[in-house]
Amino acid sequence: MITITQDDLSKWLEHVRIYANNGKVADYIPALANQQPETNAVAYYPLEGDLICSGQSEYCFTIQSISKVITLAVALIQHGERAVFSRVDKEPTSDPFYSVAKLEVEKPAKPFNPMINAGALAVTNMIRGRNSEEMVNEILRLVRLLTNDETVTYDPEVAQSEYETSFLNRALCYFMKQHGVITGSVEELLDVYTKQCAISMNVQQLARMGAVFANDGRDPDTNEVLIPDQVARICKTFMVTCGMYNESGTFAINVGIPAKSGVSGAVMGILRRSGGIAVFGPALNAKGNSVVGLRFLENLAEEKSWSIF
Ligand SMILES: NC(=O)CC[C@H](N)C(=O)O
Repeated sequence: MITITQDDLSKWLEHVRIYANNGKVADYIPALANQQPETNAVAYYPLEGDLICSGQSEYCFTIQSISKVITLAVALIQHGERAVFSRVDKEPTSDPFYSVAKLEVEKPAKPFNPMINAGALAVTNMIRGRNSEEMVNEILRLVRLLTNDETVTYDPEVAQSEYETSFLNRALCYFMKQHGVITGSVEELLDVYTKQCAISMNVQQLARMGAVFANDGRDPDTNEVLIPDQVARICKTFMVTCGMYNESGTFAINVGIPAKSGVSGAVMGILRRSGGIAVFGPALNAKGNSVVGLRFLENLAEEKSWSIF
């Protein structure tokens, strides 16, 4: 059982905030370019005890790639492992999350894993629903359970902004559609995908989502099963091998916990049997990970000996 105090959060956030100067806010999604690099926040949702936070912990951001973990859980719950892993593989790549390159390596266009964009798009394509609205609602349903907040929804402005500029994601979809890895309307799929990426919340809610995974899929307050433990285990394993994009190996050595980042600058980390931690800082390094988020987690992990390895 790891103990983290309010002082730990404040001390390390104060210590690492300056690193925002070393990063750059994502601007390939126009609506994300408005984020202020100096914004930062952290929250810890322990399985025992009260939520603690520091920084701008009410500030809402979009979860971006962190949504890939949620859609993977929904697809696994709806279709099972065999069906999901017939569409997407389980192997990390050393390529950036948006890369097209590996789709030609493994025939027929099967993405390497569900944490890169190609794999996430293939997984989202599996979510049940007669139209994009129903599919988005399936995803939101789980997010609302994990955050214990019925009001959580997507930011329509960020979703629209990404939808209009998703040329690379469109290309990935059409390539996979050609090879039968995805089916149906690409525009409808991008509508769902850009909305799932634009799901908006603060670090307190993100830490609660992490706490559910830390509790092997059970609600941290009621112990009710929200995600079957086998599904939670698969999600956490992907977070270790692919959660921090092509920086996952370095993160595994320096921090050593399952974690998932998004280009908004958010990171969700899992301290198994202890709690969920969330950090936000929109300035990113070259791999697309929050510089403040990484420094914060590295420092705290070292101090508290978090590594699961
Ligand atoms: N790394 C990310 O957070 C990527 C998510 C983003 N919406 C995209 O598809 O490009």
